[in-house]
Amino acid sequence: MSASPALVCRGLVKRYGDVVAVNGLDLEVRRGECFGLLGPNGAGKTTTVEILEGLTRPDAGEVEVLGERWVGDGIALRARLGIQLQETRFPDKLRVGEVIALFRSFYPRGIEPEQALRRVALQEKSSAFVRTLSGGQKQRLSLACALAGDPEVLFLDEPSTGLDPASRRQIWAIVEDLKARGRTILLTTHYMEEAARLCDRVGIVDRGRLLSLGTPAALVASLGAEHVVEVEVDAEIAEEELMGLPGVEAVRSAQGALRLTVRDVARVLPPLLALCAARGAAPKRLATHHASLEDVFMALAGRTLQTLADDEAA
Ligand SMILES: Nc1ncnc2c1ncn2[C@@H]1O[C@H](COP(=O)(O)OP(=O)(O)OP(=O)(O)O)[C@@H](O)[C@H]1O
Repeated sequence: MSASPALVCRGLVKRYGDVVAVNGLDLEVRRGECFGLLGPNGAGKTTTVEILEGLTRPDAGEVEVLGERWVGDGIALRARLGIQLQETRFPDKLRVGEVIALFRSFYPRGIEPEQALRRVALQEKSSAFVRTLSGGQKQRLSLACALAGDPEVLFLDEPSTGLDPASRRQIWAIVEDLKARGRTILLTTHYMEEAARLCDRVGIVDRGRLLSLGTPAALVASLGAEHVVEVEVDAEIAEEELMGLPGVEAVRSAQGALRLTVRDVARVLPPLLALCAARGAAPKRLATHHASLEDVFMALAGRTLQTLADDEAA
């Protein structure tokens, strides 16, 4: 195995008019790891991935893929990559088996079309017309197409966005199978649960910048405490008072709720409720959860990924 990382980018910048889509990004993806670029809509994930794939030219910065740079037509390098774009349109009048055979024909080597379909559990759909597939099945077909050339590096751009929970889990199982086969995977997502489950390391991006990088566990541990208490109250409580409660590591207010990062929920709740009562602030809602990548993003960016995704969907 070569010593060079699978993917490297340094000082990457890409502008679209006044929009700085990627703003000085440095990344290194090791061979055999599943690396997640996690960030909200518009963070610059797709632009970064398209630059790494050799589909978009950066305005500044350097890129290396499997130790090589994008020069000339890049055909030899491209043959070693598998790319699943955020959205793939297939000709409706082709059958599933024909689509996969077509994609396989683009590569000098690869796996048998039936094998690619088996990997994504679509072998029984081989003679079905593409138009009859569900959204999840189409997504799995696009994954099968990315696998046709038996790639060393796979780029999966939001592979499960817009899918129902069952289809999402099917995609996760396929990615886990690819990980077990030692493939390098660069995955973009705005689902922190997906990143936490699939990725060995995660880079959190926002507004074209890398906010943090590490294993999901290390990023969560960087919060300094394992639990989050969210409380919605109808009166002001000073941050210093909340920070003075036992085991409180951080306090933030977001969307009308106070979020306390705490070491021990049982220890903090009684004095928290007593403080609310003393300030005449009856809790309208109180919830606790284990700290997650969502909380890491919140701590770094001051807003939640889920809110941003919901805003986008509205
Ligand atoms: N071809 C383009 N022309 C103009 N602006 C673009 C273009 N592509 C991307 N952008 C802008 O660059 C920014 C980053 O977009 P990008 O698609 O890379 O983000 P993203 O993190 O992948 O978001 P999403 O999750 O919505 O795909 C956005 O503000 C977007 O509007």
